[in-house]
Amino acid sequence: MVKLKLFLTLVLYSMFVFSVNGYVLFTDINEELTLTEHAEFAISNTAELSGHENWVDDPHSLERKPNQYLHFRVEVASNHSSPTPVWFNVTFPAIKYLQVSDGNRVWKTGDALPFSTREINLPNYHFPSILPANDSVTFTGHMRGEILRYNFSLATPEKVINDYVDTLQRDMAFFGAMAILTALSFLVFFATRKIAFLSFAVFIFATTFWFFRVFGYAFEILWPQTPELNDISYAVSIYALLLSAFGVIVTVLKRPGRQIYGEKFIKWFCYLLPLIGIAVWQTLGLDLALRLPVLLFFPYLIISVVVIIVEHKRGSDIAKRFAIAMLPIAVSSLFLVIIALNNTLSTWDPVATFMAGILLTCVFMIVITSNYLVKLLQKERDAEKEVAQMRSEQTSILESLVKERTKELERSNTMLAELASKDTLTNLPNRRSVDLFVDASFAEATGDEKVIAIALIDLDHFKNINDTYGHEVGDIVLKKAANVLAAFNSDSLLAGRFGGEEFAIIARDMNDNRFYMTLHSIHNSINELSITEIEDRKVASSIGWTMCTGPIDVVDAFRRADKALYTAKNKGRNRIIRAEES
Ligand SMILES: Nc1nc2c(ncn2[C@@H]2O[C@H](COP(=O)(O)OP(=O)(O)OP(=O)(O)O)[C@@H](O)[C@H]2O)c(=O)[nH]1
Repeated sequence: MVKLKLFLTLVLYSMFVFSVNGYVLFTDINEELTLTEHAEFAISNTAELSGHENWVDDPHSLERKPNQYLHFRVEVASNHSSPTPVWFNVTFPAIKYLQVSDGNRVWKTGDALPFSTREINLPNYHFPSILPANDSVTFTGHMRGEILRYNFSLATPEKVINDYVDTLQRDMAFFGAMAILTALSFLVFFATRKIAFLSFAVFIFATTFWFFRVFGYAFEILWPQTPELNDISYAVSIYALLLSAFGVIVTVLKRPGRQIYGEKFIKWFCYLLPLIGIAVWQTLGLDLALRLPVLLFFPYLIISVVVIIVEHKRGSDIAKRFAIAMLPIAVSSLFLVIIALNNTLSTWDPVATFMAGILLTCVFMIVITSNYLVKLLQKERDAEKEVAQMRSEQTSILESLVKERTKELERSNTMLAELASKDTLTNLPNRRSVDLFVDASFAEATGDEKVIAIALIDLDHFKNINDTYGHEVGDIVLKKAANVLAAFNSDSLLAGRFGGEEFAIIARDMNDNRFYMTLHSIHNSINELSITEIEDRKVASSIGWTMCTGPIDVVDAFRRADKALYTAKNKGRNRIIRAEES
């Protein structure tokens, strides 16, 4: 009895296990039911099943050639009391030919079919079906050609659409951030004319379009009969992504007059990559051409790291900051590659990881760009200040130079005026000054006081001094006599050298008496001169003088004074004679 009970329990248990493994129960209409791991797979050479296929749980264990068909089947049961509309979803597909059936309908689609001929066509395929009340539906189908990735799931249309809205919001935020960063980079490029910002703008633009494949879907809608345009646009954006990434590295790290490490290699690589891509496309096929830049992404990261490290060692300031900014995108790319190569990290959503990396890089880039802009503005302000300071310095230097030059000019003018008005030997006013003083005296005189006194003084026997002691000693005697006369010079009296050893004395505002007294004191002073060079020999002088009554009398007055002087000489020299008395 116990054995029978045990046997029945085992039978029931194995029936339960069988029933659980045979189908998947759809219980929660608010959840998306993943089906990939519940599906069974088989390979055949035809689209139709022969019935002898070997069905397995793991499709990777099957060795399929591209021209063979990969069949799948999965049974979904419902425990709901009413029929439930559902979508059988093949998400994130990269399948050339795909056929799905729910037993009632058959849909044909896939990347290789022209856009307009696809019965189901969305970025992710959704096949509408109905789960009958308390019954099951078996979804079957096959794939053919190049199959890159797929995931089977089941959910109500409401659930899928709600998820799409969430994704769209997330994508729009991402797209907005990228658009802002692209615009910012363009603006900074226009403001600074630094090519690094243009490269960065192109890089962001290429990344965004590669990520969203906007061109691809646009081409599919506009030219549905040429599905290869989708792939070509994808190729252009992914090649542009890699090339612009190199562009960013070269231009950001570039310093004036210096080549960055590996610049030649990078440039050649950038020239050749599109050509290699086209060659691979034409010879080995588009699939390989599309994979080429993806395969090169890893070497690109290594090359970038090497270039950044070397440039940092060479003293580039920007290299370190650039490395920090690019770190999230590098790390997330690395995760993307690891996830793609090894499915064990299934908890990581590759797309979200990569997006997070790009967004973080964008944030870093915005911080670095803003920091750069602030520094640039500060630099400009400092430069402006410096220029203003230099200008004011230059102006003050110029002003002081002008002042100095003006002073020099004034000095030389005064010197010239002095030279023109003074006798170089005796430093007394010269004959020209004597004439000017006479003219000025009459011009300034008012009323009846148009009278000036004129006297001519001549040193006695001066020739003798010259002959006895030499011309130089004669000069000394002349200077000493001139010094005597200079002491009498004032606003109203001018004693100047008239020529040779003859001097003239002009006085205004002075009556005869006072003038005579002045001449007398001059005469005495000359007489009293004691000059060692002539062994203290007495220097005598003869003076003839007169009063000049007006401008028209000037010539005559000088003649009179000269005549009086002559008389003085004749009368034995060393005396003062008034013209009127001679
Ligand atoms: N050392 C010197 N001698 C001068 C200068 N100008 C004129 N003489 C000299 O002055 C002398 C004037 O001589 P004279 O005109 O013959 O008259 P004097 O010897 O003074 O005799 P009297 O006037 O008749 O008393 C000349 O020998 C001139 O060469 C001068 O600037 N320096």
